[in-house]
Parts: sequence; C-alpha cells; structure tokens
Amino acid sequence: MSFPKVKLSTMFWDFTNDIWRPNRKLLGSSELSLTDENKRRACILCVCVFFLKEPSLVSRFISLHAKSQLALFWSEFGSFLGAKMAVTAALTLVLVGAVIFWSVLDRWKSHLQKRPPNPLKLPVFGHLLYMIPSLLDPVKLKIKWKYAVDFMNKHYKPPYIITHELSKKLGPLTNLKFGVNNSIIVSSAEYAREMLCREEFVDRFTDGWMLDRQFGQQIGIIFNNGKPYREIKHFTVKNLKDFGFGKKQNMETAVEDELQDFLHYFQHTTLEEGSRTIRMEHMFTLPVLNILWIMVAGLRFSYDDEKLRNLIKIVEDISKTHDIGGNILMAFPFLRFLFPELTGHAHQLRLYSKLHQFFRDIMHERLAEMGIEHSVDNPRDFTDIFIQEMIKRKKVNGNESQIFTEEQFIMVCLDLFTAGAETTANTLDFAMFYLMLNQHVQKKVQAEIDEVIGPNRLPKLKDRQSMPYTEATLLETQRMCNVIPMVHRVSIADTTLGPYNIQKGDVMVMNTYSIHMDEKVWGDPHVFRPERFLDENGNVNSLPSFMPFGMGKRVCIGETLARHTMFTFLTAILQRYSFTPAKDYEVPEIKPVKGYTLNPEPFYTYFTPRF
Ligand code: HEM
Repeated sequence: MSFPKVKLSTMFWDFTNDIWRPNRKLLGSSELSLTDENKRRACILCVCVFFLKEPSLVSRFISLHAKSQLALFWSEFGSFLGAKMAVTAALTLVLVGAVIFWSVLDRWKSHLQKRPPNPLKLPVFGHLLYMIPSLLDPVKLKIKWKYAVDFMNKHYKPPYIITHELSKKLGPLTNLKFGVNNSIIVSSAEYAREMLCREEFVDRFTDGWMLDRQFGQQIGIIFNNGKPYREIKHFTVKNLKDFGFGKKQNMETAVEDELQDFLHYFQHTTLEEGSRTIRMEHMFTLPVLNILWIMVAGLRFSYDDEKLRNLIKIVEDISKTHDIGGNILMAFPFLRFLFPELTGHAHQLRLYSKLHQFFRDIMHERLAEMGIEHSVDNPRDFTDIFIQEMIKRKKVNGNESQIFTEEQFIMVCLDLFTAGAETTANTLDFAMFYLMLNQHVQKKVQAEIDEVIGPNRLPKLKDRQSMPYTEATLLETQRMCNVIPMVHRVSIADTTLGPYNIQKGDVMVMNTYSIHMDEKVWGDPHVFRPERFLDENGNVNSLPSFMPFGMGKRVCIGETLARHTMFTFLTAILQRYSFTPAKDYEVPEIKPVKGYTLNPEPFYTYFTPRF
C-alpha cells in the first residue's frame, strides 16, 4: 500500500503546535511505505483528528488524494473496533452470566435456608439498586441544575413505597440485603404484631453511623438496648409523669395552658394580621414542643422566639436526612469515613451538634443556678431530678455514674425532642388537611363538639370518651398519614417468624404504611372514612391492624400525651373555625415525601370564625 510521503510524527506535531495543515504534508510527491501496525495507527489517528478538527478537511483530503486509501482506513478501523467490541461484548456476557448464576444460586440457597422471599440481587450491593429512586434527592446530592432537579423530584420514591411495592409481589415478609445489612421487611399486621411484641426483636438497630449522633455510646432511649436502655427509660418515664407526662391531671393542665396561649396567638397574630387565608406549615410544632418542654426543662418558648424556630428547623432537617431501609450508610457504614460530605453524614453530625449544645447549655445553666450543693428542695422539672440523681450516684460511686452523665441527659432530651414534637404536630397538620378536603367529616366533628362541649369552654380530657366520631377522625388521620412509616428493630437471636428463618443481626423493618394501606384489610385504604373505626353502636373500635405507636416493650412512651394533645388542639380549632381550601391556591397532592417523619406539603386554608 502506498502512502503520501508523510512522517506521521511530523504530522502530529503540526497540529498540536501551531495551525493544523495536513495538506501541506500531503501534497508531497514521494511516498512512504508503512508497516501494518503503523498503517493502523495512522488510520485511527487520521480519522479521529479529521472528525474532531475540521470536517471540511476530510472532503478535501478525499478529493485530493486518498479516496481508495480512506476506504481501506475505514475498513481497518472498523475491524479494529469490531475486534475490540467483540472482546468487550464477550467479557460483558461472561460477567452478566456470572452475576445471574450467582444470583440464582443465592436465591436457591436462601430458599433452602427457609429465608423470606427476595428478588434477584447483585453481589456486594445486594438489593440496593431497587432503592435508587429513594436516592434521587437533589438537596442531599447538592444538585441545582433545573432539569436534573425536576427529573429527581418526579422520579423520587421513598423507601416505604419501594418496599411496599416489592411486598405486593413477594409477600408479607421480604428479605432485602443492603450491602452489609440484611433487612426483613414486615408488611402485614399479623407478622408486625408478632415482631413488635416478641423478646427476640426487642432491640433497636444501632450501627456505628447511628451511634455517631450519640457520642459513640449506647445512651438515650431510642437507639439504646439492654440494661442501660431499661434503666434510663424507666427513670425517664417514671419521673416525667410527675410533671404531667401521661398522668391525667398534670397533663391536662400542661396541655390546657398551652392551648389557651396558642388560640390567643392564632386569633390575634395569625388571623387578624392578614387575611383569613393561612399557609399551613408546621403550625402546631411550637405549642407541642412547649407542652413537652415545660415538663422536661420547665421552659416555655415564646412563639416568636428566633432560637426556638432555628431549633425546630434543625429537627426538621434531621428528619429529612434520615431514611430507614435502603440507606447508603446502612448498607456501607464505612463510607461515612471516606465520603463524609457526599453521604450526608457530616451534615447530619453538624445538625446534631447544634442540638447537643442547646441541651448542654440547659444543664450547665441549671447546675450554676443550683449552687455548690446541686440540690433543690422541690424539683421543678425533669432536669432538676436528673441532676440530683447524677450527683447522688457520683457521691455513692465515688466517680462518674455510667448511666447518669451529661451525655445521657443530652441524648434523652434529644430523643424526646425529636420523637415527640414532629410526630404530634405533623399528625395535626395532616388532620387539618384531610378535614379541609372532606367537608362532610368536618361538619360531623363540629356537630359532635357543639353537642358535647358547646361554644363556651375549652375541650377537656374527659370529653374524649363522649366524642367517638372525633376520636375516630383522629384514628383515621393516623392510619392514612403514617407519620412514622417505618419502625425498625433488630433480631438478637436466630429464630423464626411465620414459616421463615430469621438470623441473629437481621434488621427487622415494620412497614407501617403497607399495614395501614392493605386493601385486604381496609377495603378502600385511600378513602378518608372515620366510620371504619366505629362499630354498629357508634363506639370506637380498636382494630388489630392499626398500630401507629408500635407495640410491645418498645411501644411509644408518648402515646397518651400525643393522643390528648391532638384531641384537644383539633377540637379547639374546630369549635371556633370552619376551614376550606383557599381560593387562589392549588391544593397539593397527597404524595410521598422524604424523611423519617412524614408531613404534608404546605397548603393554604381559608378560616371562617363560627361565632
Ligand atoms: C402522633 C405522635 C406519635 C407517634 C405516631 C409516635 C410513634 C412512635 C413509634 C411508632 C415508635 C416505635 C415503637 C416501637 O418500636 O414499637 C415510637 C417510639 C418512641 N416515641 Fe413516639 N410517637 C408519637 C409521639 C411521641 C411523643 C409525644 C413522645 C415523647 C415525648 C414520643 C417519644 C417516643 C420515644 C422516646 C420512643 C422510643 C421508645 C423506645 O424505644 O423504647 N413519641 N413512637
């Protein structure tokens, strides 16, 4: 084959250095013969360069010199690519084959071991790929490009929806492997009740990345296990009761005091300041937090307190950064060391450290107030009692108590703060939303309020027994909103659940959403129908498939307080106002939102005073 007399190396230099003018070289008369290897290299080089640099040169090259050579270039180039592609395709095929073979083998093994059913999985990643839609979070991934943000928002699916869809295909117990963790998703009421109440599943899953929020220690209530957990939980519940936590009389006073302030603020600040249209977004968080905080630290915050508003924002942000099930840190906890920012772990820790500081300040201020003796004759709140216990144990043991430490106090406060405020307040937001959309239910609740309470006094705890329809409306709200859509525990022994084997260390995840939205149980789960919680005599029916507060030894410690707060606040609002969707605003869809605790999208409501 003959080539124009071109030194390939010179040609190369020409276009990298200065102006690329291959024709200057190609017009030479003598010819150069090349080895096959050189021809192939020249061929690839020319084709690439021509395409990249100046397409018009290609045609000039063709017309001037090398029509036939170019045809040859193309064919050699094609065969080179072809060979490479063939090798790549073969390797891919082998790899895919190996993965499929491994997956089938793994499924077979899991079948032999009588493990709950699982879909095909990948080596190392397990079922993490199924969770990809739950990772489409532009805020977490710090993506701002509009099209990418729109795409992610459109295709986002939270873990409780993904696992719910999988359980519809695979059954009420599903085995999903996320990296190093093996999760058993429990999606039926029958198995959930068993899982929540049995001793083998009493512990919570507390991996390294979770312990990072609590100074690397097993402390606090939520992510704590064994004897230390039992001791601190018992101490907290017992002593909080003296300040109104779940104890009828004191609780009623705490809730009523706050309700009066809330109604005053709502009437005079919110409604009279502007129109009667209100943007509903976390309207109840501040009062709910105050009810709790007066018991824990004797504090009430003003509704305009900037510090508290910041704190609430932090709690909300924390909830949005957590996901149970399919979480990347749950799958590969070590990634938090390699990519602290990308995994969101560093962000979470920054948020937590602000809350830590807030509670640490409370303790230090109180210690300073108490003086050297660190004691008060009449403890005013949980903080006083905790400090006294801390000092007492220090005197007895001679050194710091293992259980009653400053870190322990911080974590107990943090757990109460995060578990108590958002859950109750968000459920109330949902109740307002459903009642705004279901005017017939709103009217029925108001009729019951008018009959039992009338217009002249505030609702009382005892009214609940005489107001079954209102009670059923709150239950139906909880069933539909699933404010905590997933509850997790861990198996502490090899055991069985139903017909399947459960291994020690399996993360047990109850999908509350699946249970409360089960068509076989509820018939029309997407319809807001409080009547389903009433029997033929109009009394409240306790349904076994309804478990918004969990069950067993780890049942929610704030259930009584939450129920009473929700009842009192909702009835007090409905006693005074009717509300409808605001005219000029779109009603948001009820769609899945992100986070550990769910809330409705902000919505606009038009309030009309009833008297
Ligand atoms: C509507 C409101 C609430 C809902 C739906 C709710 C729901 C839950 C659920 C599902 C659990 C897990 C139970 C289990 O594992 O079986 C839980 C645990 C817990 N809740 Fe609540 N909760 C609410 C309000 C509150 C309040 C007001 C407080 C306290 C101030 C609170 C404090 C806690 C604590 C500390 C735990 C951990 C208990 C443990 O691990 O032993 N919750 N809650």
